[in-house]
Amino acid sequence: MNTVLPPSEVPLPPASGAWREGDPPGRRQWYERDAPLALEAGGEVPGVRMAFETWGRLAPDRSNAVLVLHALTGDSHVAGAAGPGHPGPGWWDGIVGTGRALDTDHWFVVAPNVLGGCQGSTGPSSLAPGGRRWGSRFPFLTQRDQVLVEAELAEALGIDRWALVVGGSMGGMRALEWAVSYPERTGALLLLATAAAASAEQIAWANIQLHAVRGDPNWRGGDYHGADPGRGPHAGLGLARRLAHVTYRSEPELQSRFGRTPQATEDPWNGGRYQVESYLDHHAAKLVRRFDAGSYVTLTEAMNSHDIGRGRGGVRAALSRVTARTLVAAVDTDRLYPPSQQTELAAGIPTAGRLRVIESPYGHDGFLIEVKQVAALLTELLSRTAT
Ligand SMILES: CC(=O)SCCNC(=O)CCNC(=O)[C@H](O)C(C)(C)COP(=O)(O)OP(=O)(O)OC[C@H]1O[C@@H](n2cnc3c(N)ncnc32)[C@H](O)[C@@H]1OP(=O)(O)O
Ligand SMILES: N[C@@H](CCO)C(=O)O
Repeated sequence: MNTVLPPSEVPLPPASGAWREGDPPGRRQWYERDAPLALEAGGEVPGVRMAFETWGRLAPDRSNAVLVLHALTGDSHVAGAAGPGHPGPGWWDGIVGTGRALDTDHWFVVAPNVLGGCQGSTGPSSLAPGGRRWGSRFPFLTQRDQVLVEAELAEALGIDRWALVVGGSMGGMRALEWAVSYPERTGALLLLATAAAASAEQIAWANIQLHAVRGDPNWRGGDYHGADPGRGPHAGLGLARRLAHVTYRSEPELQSRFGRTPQATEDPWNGGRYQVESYLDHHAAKLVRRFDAGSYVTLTEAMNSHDIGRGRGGVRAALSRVTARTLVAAVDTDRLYPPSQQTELAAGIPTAGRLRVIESPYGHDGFLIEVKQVAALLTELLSRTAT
């Protein structure tokens, strides 16, 4: 029988090398699947576990459950107040909590770590049957595989219908998959800075990042996990993050914030760095400390696979299946997921209404940073949602 382990019985997440150091065990729970998971692309994953966190209480009639889906390098730790010993602030603290748009005095908020990730859910750094880490043997995943396990988690929690499913970027891809695969289980839907299908340019940016990781000699074909933790493909992952981070921000922001200013006392003409270079170095180092390169590759390929219309008669036919009350929002300066993609979503989803635009200098990351505007969208959507 598939089970949800209560917090008191939760073992520590699998050690996955240097990127886990300093990450204290949280009050995460796990969903465990008994049978191997058969994958859309073929193959299977035995022993699937999905880490998740919850906030608030499920109402007796189970009508107040909200599913929050994280982006590429996010995790289940949406908000900080999950309990004693928890690892610090969450990535959407301004949205989830008492008195916030997702008020946890009213809503029961659930956030899983995506399948293929490295923050407690089964992924390339997890132990495979036989005791070695999956590494290169970890199979190709799609967003639909990931959503299938999320749907099982919902069943295990006794949630037959979400009042709301919300996600941005990669999380928005999964939120859309929810609304198309399980319309009867998705009451409302908020899609932020996401797309109906990964575009040629998004696949192109991803391609360069995949080459950066796999080109690192310490990648070892994906089987670096058993090696000295200090010798993972950190340079390659850092390079991928630098590139990705530029796509997450806007050109005017970088220019107005950093311009041509050298970093502190450094001299760019003598081996020193400009401020913007130091900024990218910082974000690269931060990711390398907390994220597994194998998961980065697996999740990036899963994002590339995203096409809501695959096997459903195309994008328009798939979008027409959505019955959830929907809001679609673009960030006006997003150069990675340009507003044309959200225009397509808003036009194609029958219940979506007009496209909403988040005004922000920050580009794609606006969906993480512009908390007030995202909160207003949630409040509007939830005020229309019967509970
Ligand atoms: C859904 C999810 O993805 S959740 C996971 C969280 N997301 C991420 O980590 C994505 C990557 N990070 C980001 O995109 C952003 O940091 C966000 C969205 C989380 C926050 O954006 P902002 O508040 O605008 O932060 P910003 O991009 O300016 O980064 C601030 C950091 O840069 C550092 N920094 C700023 N200027 C410099 C510089 N010249 N040299 C070195 N570091 C610098 C700051 O000290 C700060 O460090 P800290 O984060 O360790 O405290
Ligand atoms: N900052 C986000 C961008 C991708 O949406 C992340 O790292 O997940």
